[in-house]
Amino acid sequence: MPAGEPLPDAGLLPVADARTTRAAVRVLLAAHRARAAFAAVCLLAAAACSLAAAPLLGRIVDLAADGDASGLTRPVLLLAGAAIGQGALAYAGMAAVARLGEEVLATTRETFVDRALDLPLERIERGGSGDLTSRVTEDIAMVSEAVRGAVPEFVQSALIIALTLAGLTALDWRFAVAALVALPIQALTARWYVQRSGPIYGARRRAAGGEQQQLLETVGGAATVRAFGLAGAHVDQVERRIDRSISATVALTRLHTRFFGRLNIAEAVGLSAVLVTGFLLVDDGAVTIGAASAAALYFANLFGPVNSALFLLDTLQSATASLARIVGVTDLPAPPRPPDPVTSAGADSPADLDAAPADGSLAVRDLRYTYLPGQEVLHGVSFDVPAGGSVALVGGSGGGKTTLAKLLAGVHAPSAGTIRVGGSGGTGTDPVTLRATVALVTQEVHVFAGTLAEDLRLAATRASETELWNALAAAGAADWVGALPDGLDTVVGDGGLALDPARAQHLALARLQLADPAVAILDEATAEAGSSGARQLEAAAQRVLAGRTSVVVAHRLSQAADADLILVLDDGHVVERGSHEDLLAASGRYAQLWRTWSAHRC
Ligand SMILES: Nc1ncnc2c1ncn2[C@@H]1O[C@H](COP(=O)(O)OP(=O)(O)OP(=O)(O)O)[C@@H](O)[C@H]1O
Repeated sequence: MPAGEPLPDAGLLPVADARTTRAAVRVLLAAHRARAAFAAVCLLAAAACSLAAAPLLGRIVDLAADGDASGLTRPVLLLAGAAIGQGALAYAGMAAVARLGEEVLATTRETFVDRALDLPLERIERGGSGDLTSRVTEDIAMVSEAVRGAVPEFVQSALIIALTLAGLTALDWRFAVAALVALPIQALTARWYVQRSGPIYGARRRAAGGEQQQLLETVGGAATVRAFGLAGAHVDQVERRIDRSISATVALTRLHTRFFGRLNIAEAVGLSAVLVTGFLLVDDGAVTIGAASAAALYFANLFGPVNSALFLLDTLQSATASLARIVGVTDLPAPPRPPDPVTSAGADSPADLDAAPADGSLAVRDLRYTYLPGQEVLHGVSFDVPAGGSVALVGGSGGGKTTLAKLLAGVHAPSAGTIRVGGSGGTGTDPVTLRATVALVTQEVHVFAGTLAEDLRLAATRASETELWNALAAAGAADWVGALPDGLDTVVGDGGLALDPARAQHLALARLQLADPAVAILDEATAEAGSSGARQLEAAAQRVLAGRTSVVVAHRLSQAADADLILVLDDGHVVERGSHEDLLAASGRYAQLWRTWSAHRC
């Protein structure tokens, strides 16, 4: 989907239909054709070995009936060989399926993360980030669980069932017909189970979640619970939650008991039909007693695979639903990749991609943006910045400063108008190229879990330690990082040292310095005006922005005073533009904002 084109559907992220899901699985498997073929051959051969057991036992029965003990050695040896062969082949086949599953899962996860990171922000906002999160966590976990357990077991069971039915037919087709008597009971049982198991599993998951939540609340808030004398009430609530959890588990156990009870009836009916058929056929002289015994054994061998295949149906059903939600995202078309600034130099660019920007100059023309249909929040903003120039965006709350900053950084695609970086792209630089060229530092700085060095190297993988320290010095963070006992090896982020917002901002500025973009956009309001923190951050920002084209959302007007160009935004319009001196002299909106701001800063 080309950037900027209207998105196909509103609301949640797409869910693939059954055909698309199957096609995606086929494509994934095609990449591992050899392993898939090896697994299939091993499992088929293992199933064939298991089938050899019944006729061999039948042969032993025939020899015993004839009183011929001398011929027993061969079938007994063959029986042992078949058992060993089955074990070895099943092991090799299951291991290959497991490895295949892991490889396919890894590819799926990588593609998912790739596509998720490329999704336009408005797409995620419309669906709610919860939708994306639940696909990454619950759906991937569901599919992983199925790939590791249910899928190999189901494939093996299905193969054994198919081959056993073929074996029964080979003995005498009437045995296969007799075995099929059990089929309607099994089909009805499976339908009955799948209809009921989903809601019961759901209720058990909810009950378990509620129980865990209640326990966390009671134990986590123990001091408050005790202080307010709420222990009795909390114990009651915990008991109620545990009771609900127990009831859900009992309901599930009852369902399983009834499910297997029904399958036992199917087995009894089918086995009776095979035995009666065997009796009649032996009576007619159509088959030997050994063949009839083999048929009965074949049928008995079906119990395990049939039961497990039916039992796995609901797991596979849930996994398929989860897979459709994952494929819905992985199947989204990949956005066009920005050209490599080095390799694309001098080469013809594809028609839909801009050439890599030659420098950091910005030309913005008639930029418009609409979050919600019919409610434009930027109404035709135009301005130019030469490479290395600086712009400050100023104005009251809701004026459109952050929106403009996000459009310039390629976070959102403009609803209309163009942004051109480095004079490239007659129709405007596309958001993907913008994201690769323009760096944006916002108020929500994410500190990634890991060491400080790792966090910094996200911006420049090969940066040396000296370069890291230089970047920290430019960002004004070298002092406090140097004072940490582990310095650059200090673990930060989740589970590590918690960084306050100002320090996180320092880190973001250091990353910006390391990434060394031609254009940088700052939209941060971490420190209060007049505080020493604010002054330090401003000085750091100035150092880091030196030599780059910069656009700063000036939450504190001191950030605007030195800019080459100040744009005053009000309700999505540029209502004033010029340098600090020009605008003060004009005694307009900016001058008024400056007076108010100056009076309030300490
Ligand atoms: N995700 C969104 N969905 C819908 N409307 C939005 C969204 N984000 C911003 N807006 C609206 O767009 C307009 C411009 O908001 P924006 O945040 O760009 O202004 P701002 O000048 O940066 O304000 P502030 O200084 O308070 O951050 C406002 O009317 C705001 O309500």
